[in-house]
Amino acid sequence: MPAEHDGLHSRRQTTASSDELSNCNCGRSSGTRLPVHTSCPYSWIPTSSNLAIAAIAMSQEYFPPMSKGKSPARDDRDGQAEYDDGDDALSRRTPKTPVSGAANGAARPAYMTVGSGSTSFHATRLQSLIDHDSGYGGSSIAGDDIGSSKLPLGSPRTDPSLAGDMVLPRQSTGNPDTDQRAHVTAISQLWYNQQRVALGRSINRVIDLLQSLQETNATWPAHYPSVQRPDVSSSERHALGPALHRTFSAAPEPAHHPRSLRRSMTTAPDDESAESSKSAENKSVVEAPRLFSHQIAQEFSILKLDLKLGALHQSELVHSLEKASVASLLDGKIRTSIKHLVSLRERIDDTSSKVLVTGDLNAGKSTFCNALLRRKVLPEDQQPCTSIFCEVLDARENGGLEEVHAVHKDAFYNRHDESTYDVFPLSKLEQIVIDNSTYMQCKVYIKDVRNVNESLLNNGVVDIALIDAPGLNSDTTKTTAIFARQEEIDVVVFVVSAANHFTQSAKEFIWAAAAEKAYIFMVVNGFDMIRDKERCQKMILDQVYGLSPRTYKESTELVHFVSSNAIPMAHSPPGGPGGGGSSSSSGGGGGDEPGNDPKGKGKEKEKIQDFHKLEQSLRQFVLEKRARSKLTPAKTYLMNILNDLHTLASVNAEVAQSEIDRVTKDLAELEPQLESSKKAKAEVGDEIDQTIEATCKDIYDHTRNTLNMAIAHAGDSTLGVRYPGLFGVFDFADDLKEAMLDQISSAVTDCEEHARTKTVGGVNAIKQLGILHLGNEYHDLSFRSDVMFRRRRDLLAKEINLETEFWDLVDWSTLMQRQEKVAGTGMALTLATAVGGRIVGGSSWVDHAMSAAKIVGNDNLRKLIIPAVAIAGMNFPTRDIQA
Ligand SMILES: Nc1nc2c(ncn2[C@@H]2O[C@H](COP(=O)(O)OP(=O)(O)OP(=O)(O)O)[C@@H](O)[C@H]2O)c(=O)[nH]1
Repeated sequence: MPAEHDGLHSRRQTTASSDELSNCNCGRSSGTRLPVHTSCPYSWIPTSSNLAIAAIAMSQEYFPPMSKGKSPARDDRDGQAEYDDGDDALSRRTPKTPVSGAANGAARPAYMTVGSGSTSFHATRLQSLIDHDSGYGGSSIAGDDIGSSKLPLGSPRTDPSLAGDMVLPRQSTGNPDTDQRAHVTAISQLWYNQQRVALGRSINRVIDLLQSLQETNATWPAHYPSVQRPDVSSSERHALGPALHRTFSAAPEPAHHPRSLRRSMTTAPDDESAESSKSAENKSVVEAPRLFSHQIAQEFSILKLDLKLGALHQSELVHSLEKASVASLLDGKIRTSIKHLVSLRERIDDTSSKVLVTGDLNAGKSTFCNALLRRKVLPEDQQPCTSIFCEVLDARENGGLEEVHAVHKDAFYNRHDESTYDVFPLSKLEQIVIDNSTYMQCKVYIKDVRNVNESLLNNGVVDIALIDAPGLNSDTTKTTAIFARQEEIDVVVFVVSAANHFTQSAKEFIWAAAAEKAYIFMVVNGFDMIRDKERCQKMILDQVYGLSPRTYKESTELVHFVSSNAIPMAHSPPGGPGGGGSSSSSGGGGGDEPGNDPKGKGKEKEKIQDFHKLEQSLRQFVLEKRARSKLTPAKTYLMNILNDLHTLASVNAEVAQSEIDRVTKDLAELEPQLESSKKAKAEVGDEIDQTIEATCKDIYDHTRNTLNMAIAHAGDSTLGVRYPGLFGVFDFADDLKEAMLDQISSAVTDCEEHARTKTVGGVNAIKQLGILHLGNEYHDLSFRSDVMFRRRRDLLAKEINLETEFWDLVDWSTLMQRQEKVAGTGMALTLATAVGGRIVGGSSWVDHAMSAAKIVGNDNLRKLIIPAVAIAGMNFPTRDIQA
């Protein structure tokens, strides 16, 4: 046995049998159950005192031993949700060690078991209320049962961080029963605070989660599942089964990237564009990834998109919407949910609880409230007097000042804003409550005269505000029912006169309230007036059964027969309402000193005990109701939203996975295609290059040869130009030039034509290659052969502007050749000879002269022959030159 257990275990032996040992929930040891370990939340309790043992025994009440069977209202998930709190301090203090038995399986705080464990009434119920909101039913919470676990005097120390706002009773009242109850309540509060803190953290985390979903949804719209009746063939429909199949609301993206991969709907019949390859496009719709759960749309509760439009089914509507619209609808839902979570967090952080006291006219509501407060605060009268709602609060909430804030009609009460109310002393309350023409409600701040162990308002556990409502009648029943329905009203206490039973108004109110509050705390007042008490009890309980069966079921705790006027009152502070004194002014006995009559004394004691029992039940009920009314809605909401998120995440993960699978498959199919395409592309590129090269070369060669030939032979004939004689030589030269240029120009045109033909051939060859390799996806080349050489640049290039000059008549090349032959002869003479010879030489020289046009413009050469001009007159035989 580990040393850590030894001490307590041996001590425990003094109070528990060996059978009881098996009740230990510690879970630290497998064979022998050990009562406590160092990480138990209550291991701080002084181990040397009996108090510790008893306190631990009570703590065990809140986590029932598994040997007694799992609470029907618990499940493993809940335990996990509440305690699997990651790295927070609370979960470190609250060990995740599983409780005994696989039946639970969830991480549960383990506590030492002392005693039989059979008295886990409060805790089990509280736990199950929180866990499952299963109602108030279960084992009795009778005070007698509480008493079975004898708690020694003294008070346990507590970890303040866990206790939160809890104030544990610090001193013994001298009454073991009272002390024990106080500790039970304190531990209930400790448990409540743990749950509250854990729940608060969970809410924060869920808010973070929702915010990140919101961000993701804005950039990457989530798939929202919906149910759609698909247009599938009957065979397919048969295959799908009768159920609707799940599809996704995301609409196809615009086809601006026809061949790019994209996110797609997974089942939309017209979603072929979503496929990323030809093969995918060819697939039938049925082959596309599908999710067949027809339940899915029903699975959403909080994130369900409520769409109502014409006759369209909601799910069809979702499907018909564009992805962006669905995303924005979802965004709205998320935003609302975050807002609601924030308000839930505020609500669970609010430690106050409101108790509405209502009932028939003159049933004794005010007297009952005063009895709870042990002080005459609210006006009591034989005739109906309370006509407004009086909320009694602890004066600490008003800076310790006792006063009345009469709230203006239609004003929203704000203690820090005096324009919303009028301030009166407590003594004026009597006047205020009888007139409902000016005020509808008032806040009564009073100092509680009772100590923390007894006080209802300042009880160290729950900050309770008592609301004394106007007596029910045909006018007020509806108003009070509405008031009772308010969220902050945790408990409704219904005061009924023992003598009058339930009136019609009472019945109507209870029926109305039952819709909101499953349980109503019943106070049958004026029981002292009843002679045949048993008969009265039976009759009232029968009526309760008819009005609220659930309340009847818990009547031991919820229906109390008391005499409120029998409760002794404390002295009122000076200036306070009512008189001081030790007993109610309304008579009926009461007080601790009922006289010398021993029978009367016994009766009075009985009345006080009955009322005391009522108070204990009420405190417990308030606490339980508070847990129910505050923690349960938050927990239920969290479970729902998490469930929705889980569904949404699963759907999106499923969609993403199916898309990944499909795309991976597509890629695998595409890879070889890509490789062969790359190869083909390289081959085609080479072929195209070769075609271009060959075409260009052919055109170039042809053009060059043709033009060379044309130029070279331009002067081979007179080209049909008639020589007009020597005096028309310039005209002749001009005409000849034009003719020669025309001939060259026509050669150029021929070349162009040839180039065009060849280019068309080349382009066609390239087109053929494209069609061959790309098939239908080949986009025709935009080529127009008719516009070739039509551009201005080309036209300009063809214009040759040559002026015919005198020197054009000189065949300079022939001259130069001649000069080379006549070595040693002077240049000038040679030139002159040549020129002279040409001029006088007859028509044959013209050919040479014209061919010399090639060097026209060579100024330098011209300059060389200037001296020879002077000799021009000398007539050299032109034949020589010709030679
Ligand atoms: N005998 C007896 N009289 C009681 C008891 N409780 C209240 N009364 C008397 O019943 C009368 C009405 O009491 P209230 O407390 O004013 O009744 P109420 O329900 O607040 O009245 P409204 O709010 O004005 O309808 C007073 O005279 C009380 O003294 C009781 O338990 N026994």
